[in-house]
Amino acid sequence: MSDTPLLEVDGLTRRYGARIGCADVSFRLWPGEVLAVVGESGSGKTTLLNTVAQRLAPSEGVVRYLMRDGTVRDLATLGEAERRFLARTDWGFVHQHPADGLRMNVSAGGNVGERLMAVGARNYGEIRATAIDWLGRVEIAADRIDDGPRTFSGGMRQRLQIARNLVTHPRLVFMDEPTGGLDVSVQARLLDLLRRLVAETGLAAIIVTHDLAVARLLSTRMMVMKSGRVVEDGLTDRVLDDPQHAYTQLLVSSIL
Ligand SMILES: Nc1ncnc2c1ncn2[C@@H]1O[C@H](COP(=O)(O)OP(=O)(O)OP(=O)(O)O)[C@@H](O)[C@H]1O
Repeated sequence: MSDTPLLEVDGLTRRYGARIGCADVSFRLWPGEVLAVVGESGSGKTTLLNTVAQRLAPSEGVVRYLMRDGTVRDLATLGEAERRFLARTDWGFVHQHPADGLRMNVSAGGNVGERLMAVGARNYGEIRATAIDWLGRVEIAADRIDDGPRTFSGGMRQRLQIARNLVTHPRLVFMDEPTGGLDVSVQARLLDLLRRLVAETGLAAIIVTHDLAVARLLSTRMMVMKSGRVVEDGLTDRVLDDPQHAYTQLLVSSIL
């Protein structure tokens, strides 16, 4: 294991006017680690995710990232082009609603191939072959490659969004309620798939979820948020089996 964290977050705060989105959040994420961020609606999970992922500007605090070249950069110092390049090559972002992360008027193969082209792939045959391979990995039949996401079910769209994000082998993927809004049986299959892909690719991930079962299944470590603040963090099994904070105890007991 590397002795440098992939991501270092210190004192991260995001306000919306006078309202707190998230406040004074600090954590380390190591290469290959999956961190779940849990908490009830409005606790600041999405705000934290978007602020770490540079989709929202922080009000205070620092996010440092271990770049592929081995340097550690304060992300606030990246230029816009550098930030976009990082988000396209080294990061993925899986939205709760696939329509927010897919190009709905482009074929399934195009959705995956476009990402490869963004990182420099030019050979049409190779791009198509890689797209077919990734569609297979997310259990979408090769004969759907020319169909658009509009003709897909919700679960298929989400799997396509995952393929689009993972095809370029990012080192870090942000996921906002990746199984939210899906039927329970579809959720279970998607969770299984995500768990397998995370294990196979060794990527690090931050997963926002209000569902403790999702955290249990996918994450090694978790942070519990309440009113924008982290009230407890630790290894997922420890937090869920032996919650220390009264709020975590309430969350855990409410699902038993
Ligand atoms: N664009 C915004 N403008 C103003 N306030 C916002 C905005 N987005 C979020 N907030 C506020 O920030 C706080 C945290 O919201 P956030 O969406 O991050 O929570 P969450 O835990 O992700 O909730 P949910 O699970 O419902 O998505 C809430 O008080 C919310 O009202």
